[in-house]
Amino acid sequence: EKSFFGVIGLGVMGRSLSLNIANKGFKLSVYNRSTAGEETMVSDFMKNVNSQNEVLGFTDLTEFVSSLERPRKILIMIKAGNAIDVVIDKLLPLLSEGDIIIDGGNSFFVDTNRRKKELKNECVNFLGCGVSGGETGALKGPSLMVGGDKNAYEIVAPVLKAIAGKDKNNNPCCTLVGDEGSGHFVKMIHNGIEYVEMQLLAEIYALLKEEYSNDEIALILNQWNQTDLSSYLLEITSKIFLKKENDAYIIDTILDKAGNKGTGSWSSKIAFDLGSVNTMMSSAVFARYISSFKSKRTQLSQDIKSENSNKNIDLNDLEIAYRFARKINHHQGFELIKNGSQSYNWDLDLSEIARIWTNGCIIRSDFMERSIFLLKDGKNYLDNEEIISFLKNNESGIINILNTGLINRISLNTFYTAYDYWVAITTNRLPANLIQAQRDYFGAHTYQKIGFNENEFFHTNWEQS
Ligand SMILES: O=C(O)[C@H](O)[C@@H](O)[C@H](O)[C@H](O)COP(=O)(O)O
Repeated sequence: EKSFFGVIGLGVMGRSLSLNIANKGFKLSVYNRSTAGEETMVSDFMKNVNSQNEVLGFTDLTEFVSSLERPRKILIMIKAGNAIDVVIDKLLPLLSEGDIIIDGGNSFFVDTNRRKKELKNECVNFLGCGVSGGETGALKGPSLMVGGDKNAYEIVAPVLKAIAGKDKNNNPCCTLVGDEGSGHFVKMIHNGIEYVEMQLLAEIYALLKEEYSNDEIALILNQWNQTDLSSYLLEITSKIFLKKENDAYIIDTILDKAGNKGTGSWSSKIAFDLGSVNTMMSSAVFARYISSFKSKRTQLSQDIKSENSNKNIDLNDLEIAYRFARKINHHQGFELIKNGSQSYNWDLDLSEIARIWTNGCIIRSDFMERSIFLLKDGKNYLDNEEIISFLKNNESGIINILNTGLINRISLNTFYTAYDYWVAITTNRLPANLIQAQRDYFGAHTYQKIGFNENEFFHTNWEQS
């Protein structure tokens, strides 16, 4: 009897997803090339397969493909980029009309759009599936954001829904978000929101670290995690501060240079293209870039008076500032999804996206649960009275924290962009009229006038007396 499903790539995520699929009782074939350094990937994997499960392992692609029942359903779990096209080119001659390829990596959605078109010409379906949850999530129940053709999705949905995490009503955190690369688009923005959530916690750590011990910071974050602030990232962060190795706190041994694999910067680039304001994501990406200049920072930090240890952090204000900034982060993130949906004609359902992000994924949180309701009917957070009054009534909390940062020379860029966005979006008369005057002065770019029709544009000869 042939296998129902196939997985190509037994790296961290491919292995975990394959075990998850096999544990759900699907007959599975797995493939990994046997090139240098990967010779034992398949045999090592097969050793971890539960003997009850029906799993076949292959290092020969032709044998792997012929082990699959038709239509063949193949999930590719390899590093995003050109390697995907290489594997697709190798697979195509072995496939038949109606077969389905799913890309489960963090691919750039524009590439997914292209691949779907190219494979359509070959009568092969291509789905782009954003997978979130890391190694453990992939094994126990990830969040799956699928983009592509509905019929093809329906054929693979039984496996994807079975392995996905479950929301509080026990429904799979898996859905067809829209067509083309919409699944990878939504995953990209998931990661953008993730970057900001992580950076906010990093800035909180920067504020607390001199005044509080790692144990005390863990306690503070754990207390917050018992409130409406509770989230997966808050939970793991509080645990990180307690982790020791030979009596040393591991966090104190880690070099302060943050890496990135691109999804955050993609989110920012796309936001610029779409005219969507995602200042917080950009600031989180740039914070990682600045952190990478370690030697320059060390050199320039010489002779600069380091921050005083007694900052008198008001923990209540800090908790409020965190709550405030998280709301703006989610608002900017979902606005970007909304703008992408309109520009690419994907008709994305923000509330359904929030639902599949309530479990399995890295940004799962209590606030995401509430967001299912807050984002219903295409609404966004700043359409909600409760959210608006919270932000209005809690400006002083984040202002005090920003002041503490300024006085103590602590970079709180992401908190600052949250507050600045709120101030700008709640300011009736911004100084943009001067920008229009300057543009018209040096480039005759014209401007609109107060009280005149919006499609009437004026020009002034500014040099003329
Ligand atoms: O949702 C997830 O499971 C994670 O986001 C996952 O996709 C991965 O860990 C990120 O790609 C890390 O991204 P950076 O390396 O850019 O931090």
